[in-house]
Amino acid sequence: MAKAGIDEESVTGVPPSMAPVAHELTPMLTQYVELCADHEDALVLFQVGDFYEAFCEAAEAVARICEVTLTQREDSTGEYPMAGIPIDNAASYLEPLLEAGYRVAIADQVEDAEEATGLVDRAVTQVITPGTIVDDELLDSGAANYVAAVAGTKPTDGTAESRATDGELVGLAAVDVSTGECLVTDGDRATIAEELQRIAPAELLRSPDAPEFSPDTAGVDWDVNAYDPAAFELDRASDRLGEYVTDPERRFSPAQRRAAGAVLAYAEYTQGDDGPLEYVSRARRYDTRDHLRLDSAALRSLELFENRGSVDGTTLFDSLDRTVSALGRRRLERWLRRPLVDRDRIEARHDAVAELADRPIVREEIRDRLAAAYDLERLVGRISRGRADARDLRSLFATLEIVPELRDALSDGDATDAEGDAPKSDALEKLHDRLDPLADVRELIDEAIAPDPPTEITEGGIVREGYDERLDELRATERDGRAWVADLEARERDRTGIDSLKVGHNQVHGYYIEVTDPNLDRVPDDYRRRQTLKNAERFYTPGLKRREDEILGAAERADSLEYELFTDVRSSVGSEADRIQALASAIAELDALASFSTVAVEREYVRPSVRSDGKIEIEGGRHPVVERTNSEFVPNDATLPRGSIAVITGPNMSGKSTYMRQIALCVVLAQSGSFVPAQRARLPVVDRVFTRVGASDDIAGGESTFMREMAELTEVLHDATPDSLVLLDEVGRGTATTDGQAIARAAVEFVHDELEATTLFATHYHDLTTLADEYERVFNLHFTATREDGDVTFLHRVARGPSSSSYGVEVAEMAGVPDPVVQRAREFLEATDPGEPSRVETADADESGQGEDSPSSKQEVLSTLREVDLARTTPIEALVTLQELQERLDDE
Ligand SMILES: Nc1ncnc2c1ncn2[C@@H]1O[C@H](COP(=O)(O)OP(=O)(O)OP(=O)(O)O)[C@@H](O)[C@H]1O
Repeated sequence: MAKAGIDEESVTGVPPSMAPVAHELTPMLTQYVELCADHEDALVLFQVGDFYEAFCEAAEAVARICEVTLTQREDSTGEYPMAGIPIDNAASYLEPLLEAGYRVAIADQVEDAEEATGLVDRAVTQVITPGTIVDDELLDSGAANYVAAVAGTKPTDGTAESRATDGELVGLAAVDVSTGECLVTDGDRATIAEELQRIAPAELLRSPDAPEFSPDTAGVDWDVNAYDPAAFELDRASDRLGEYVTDPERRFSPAQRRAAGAVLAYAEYTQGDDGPLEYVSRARRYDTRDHLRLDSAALRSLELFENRGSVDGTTLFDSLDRTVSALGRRRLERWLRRPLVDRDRIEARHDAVAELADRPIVREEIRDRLAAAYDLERLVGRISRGRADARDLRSLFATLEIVPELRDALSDGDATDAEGDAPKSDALEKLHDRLDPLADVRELIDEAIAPDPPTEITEGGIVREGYDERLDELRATERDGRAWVADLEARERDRTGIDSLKVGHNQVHGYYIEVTDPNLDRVPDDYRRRQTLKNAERFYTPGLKRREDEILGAAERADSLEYELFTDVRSSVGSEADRIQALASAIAELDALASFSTVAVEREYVRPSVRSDGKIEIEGGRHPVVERTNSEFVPNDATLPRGSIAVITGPNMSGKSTYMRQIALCVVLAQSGSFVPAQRARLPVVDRVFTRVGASDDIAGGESTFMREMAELTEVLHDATPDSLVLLDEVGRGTATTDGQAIARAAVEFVHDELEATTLFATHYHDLTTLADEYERVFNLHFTATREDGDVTFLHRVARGPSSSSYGVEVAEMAGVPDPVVQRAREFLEATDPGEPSRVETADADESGQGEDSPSSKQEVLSTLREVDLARTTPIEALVTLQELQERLDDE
């Protein structure tokens, strides 16, 4: 991970200039050298009082990267460069160090400097790496931050078991150390490559035998780091995983265990190696086939999370995100990255969204409450790691306080509800039950922790009065003492008759009684001199001294007792990490669902019905992002039986790409649980969405070569299934027309005959429209435009049949190509295609084209018949169906 042009060898590890004299250094520097040796690949920041210091080459790097002053530290062995960053504000300095590619080991003083005899003990309490950040200031609240590990196919330990079952599998595990989320899966190399793009880890660890994976999506970038190969050994990794889940051998494949064990070991290492991270309690094994797969080309061209520079820079995620909490935002992102393929689960989300959509008051109430929720997942992480302060506990309390309100809002579904008595969906019912108010935890925090505590946890003021008797007593002693002192001035003035006598306090001398020089003769015998000033003397009395010791003793004991009580409370709360995480998960889900329904209501989305015949049917569909910026967006229908191929032609700029993408986006949205931008939609459950965009259309992607286009096409041709949705946008156009056309035609044939995937194919190659005559499931669609007096108006409306003309010349004219050129082009056109002059096409003319290219009506009739569920059909419904079928045949 060498970066930033520094000789990294010396920035991390023992400084070369100190190594030869290590045994002669001062004890403190010796300690530094030892910690450097223990953390060879990290830049060690070493606490000295209020600063984190680095020495030698590391100091130079810190000075330059963090823009702090480079100083010198003298030692009997010489002078060493030194640079420090203030601990108070460490986060802002750590960020550039991480960006420069360093892991940073924080060596804290782990002993009270005042109590230490001799050298203060220091230990590395945390190694900060891009993938394991836990500091809120360094994290993006709306996104998960993962470190991932991949374990290769060749087992390093050569056990029979791993050889027998590993096969071609690559194991992948990812941990978000800030929240405790842990994902584990495996798959072949291509699947894992795709999965990594989706997880987008900040950091990737590779076993020595693992394939290399590099990010191939703009906006996704990870550091590839080497990590102790031994951590990937099967036995060791299994043992490690065994500390987090029961029975890892049974539940996880060897490749999964190797990846998970290694990534957990690394997570522990970065958190100071104090053993298992309690809050990482949910190592979740999943199968990549359990989700709608979107490879990086699809993620990119559908602009789900990353913008290709078009429209106004909005991604689907941005435009759809109406969550009100960080928890919800991360959940929404996860849902869109991993849409479901299980019909019941999809419908359960739709049920919940529907109900929230129907109940504006409930919905708004829920969103109002959720907006006050703190980031529970990260809070519980901090609590379990022992890094939470009293305010964090109070934030947890505040979040728990809204839970009963959320439960109330959700159970407001009775007939007495002002909004009617729509049945409560199962999904909401379940969420309601999962919203555990954690009353015990809440009470504990409320009883123990002061309402508005300071962030410092060692200086008192954090534990509530009444929580602990001993503490209350100490506090009473302290209070009484201070009251006694407060009254002392008046008493002593009385006793001595010195009106100017003052009682005060300072850090060095403690309490004193001050008498000005002219009054010194009236000072009583029991006054002891403490300090002489210019015009006055300061005294104490044995009584005052006794009180002072009492006050100080009580205060000190109270502070340390408070600290003890606080850490006890923190660990009891930490021991409920599982329940808190379960609650966090329910809150996250509720927020994401509320966001879906808010969008559904505000933008008039409909609930899609999920069907099993594989047919896509959308009426009045819109593009969820484009419609937001284009006030005259024209809705379009789509009817795509399973396995059909629509060849889409039409002029440039007529809306072909937008149309294809809006269909894919509807599918992605529906399977994520959202409603869809349409008037009516019936959608199948799709296993994968592929989108391939012809080379020169994807300039923003950077690699717009024909080779890449073909490589991506190859993937589709390998992997698409009859349940896949394939979008091909001008594939083949990156090369000569004849070649491109030939490739495009061959690809369509292959998709039709071999893959049977539902496909939309936009092309400028007019010749491809004849495919519809040759293949049963191929049909033509085109985009229309009108032309009046030579002006072209795009209608952005799709219609059946092939496009009659590409209007390329008109577009050229509109774009300002000089008249003579345009005229000449028209002459050429007429010469080459006398049979079909570029005629004016109207919307009406298009309609006549409908049907002729559609897949045979007989086929449709047969498949409809097959679909009818006789067990659930009433006689009337049967009659209606029969009538419809007859009509369809008559039409033909
Ligand atoms: N249904 C629609 N209603 C209104 N405007 C639309 C619609 N569809 C697309 N547009 C607008 O038309 C423009 C061109 O759309 P699109 O890129 O989809 O065309 P295209 O046919 O794929 O073009 P090309 O063949 O040049 O790639 C875009 O700016 C888009 O905003």
